[in-house]
Amino acid sequence: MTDQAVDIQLENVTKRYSNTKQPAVRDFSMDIRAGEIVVFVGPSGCGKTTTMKMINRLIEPSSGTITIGGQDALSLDPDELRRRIGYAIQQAGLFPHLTVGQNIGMVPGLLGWPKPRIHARVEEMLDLVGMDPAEFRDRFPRQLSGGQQQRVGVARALAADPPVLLMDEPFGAVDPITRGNLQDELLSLQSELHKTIVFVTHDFDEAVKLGDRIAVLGPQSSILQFDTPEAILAAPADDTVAGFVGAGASLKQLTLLRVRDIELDEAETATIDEQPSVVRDRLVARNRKYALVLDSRRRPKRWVHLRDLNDGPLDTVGRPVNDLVTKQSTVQDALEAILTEGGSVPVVGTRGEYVGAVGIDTVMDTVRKLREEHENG
Ligand SMILES: Nc1ncnc2c1ncn2[C@@H]1O[C@H](COP(=O)(O)OP(=O)(O)OP(=O)(O)O)[C@@H](O)[C@H]1O
Repeated sequence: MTDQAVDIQLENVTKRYSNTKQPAVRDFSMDIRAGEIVVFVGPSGCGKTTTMKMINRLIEPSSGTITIGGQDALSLDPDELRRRIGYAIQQAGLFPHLTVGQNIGMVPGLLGWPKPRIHARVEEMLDLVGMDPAEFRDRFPRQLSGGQQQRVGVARALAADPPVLLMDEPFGAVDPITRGNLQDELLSLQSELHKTIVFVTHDFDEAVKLGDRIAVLGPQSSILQFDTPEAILAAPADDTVAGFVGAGASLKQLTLLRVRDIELDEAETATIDEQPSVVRDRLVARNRKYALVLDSRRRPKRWVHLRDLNDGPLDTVGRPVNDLVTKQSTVQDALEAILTEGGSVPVVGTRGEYVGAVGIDTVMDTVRKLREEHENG
């Protein structure tokens, strides 16, 4: 195994715990590609954790083979194997009697890195997860918030730069907003690091957000469907998967569509130094009610309604634009902006310049099309 991303193959892997009738995992086979995030999702007790822990041999398979980067994982020394696989779990699993720095430096220490290198790595990892090393390095886990503990957990898992990262509900114990932030951070880390990541959750929305591919698991870790989030949302393999995907699958698809994928509306625009009466005449002539006021660099500043156009110059009337989206934003982001801003949200280019707008009707049309495709597909 090198520190480049590696692929993982599980072949006919079965785990039978002693004194149980049925195996917890039965004949599980899966190919995980180098550099992808695969999310295992499924109901409690279906065998997600058992399956994952067999990859780093925290649990020994009863039968089957596991290959990591072409090497037979079951013939490696388990301790050696585990040092090459980052592991992050719910509640972070930090050692309470060790400082943040000692927790993060633990695996590099076991690997025999010299002290200055470990020290530098701890700083680098804290930076990477957005925590100030000077402030946090010498604290104990109990002196951190839940979200900070999870960040340290991720930093620790990444410290020895392992090619593989196993994450078992790593964000399960934090509030929804922190959880969303941690998910965003993981995705931006991954865009730089390209690890092979296996992520366990029972939250389908989390799976959709994070997974390059999602494995929906049933009893004894049976694979009900293994595909991209788009494919699973669009066409659940059976009723069980459909139940898990849940109501609102077409709404969830909005998180997978980008603003660039839909047709933009043309807002009626005005420039900030125009005469209000000129703008009013134009709106009346074109039978429109709103104008989007742009500054001299064509950046959206205000929405003005026809009836505001008697009250003074354009930079004082109407209401300010508070929320903008770009072509890279998801349609879900656009919908949220519309719901807080009302009506429609301006779309801007890289320099903040106006390029179009997304209105509620366009979003509703998109949802309707997705639902029709879903029902006919
Ligand atoms: N050490 C053990 N001995 C016996 N049975 C076990 C052991 N660990 C887990 N099991 C059983 O194996 C099955 C799968 O457990 P596992 O923890 O892998 O499920 P899971 O999908 O990760 O569940 P959860 O989402 O609740 O964490 C369960 O029925 C569980 O009771």
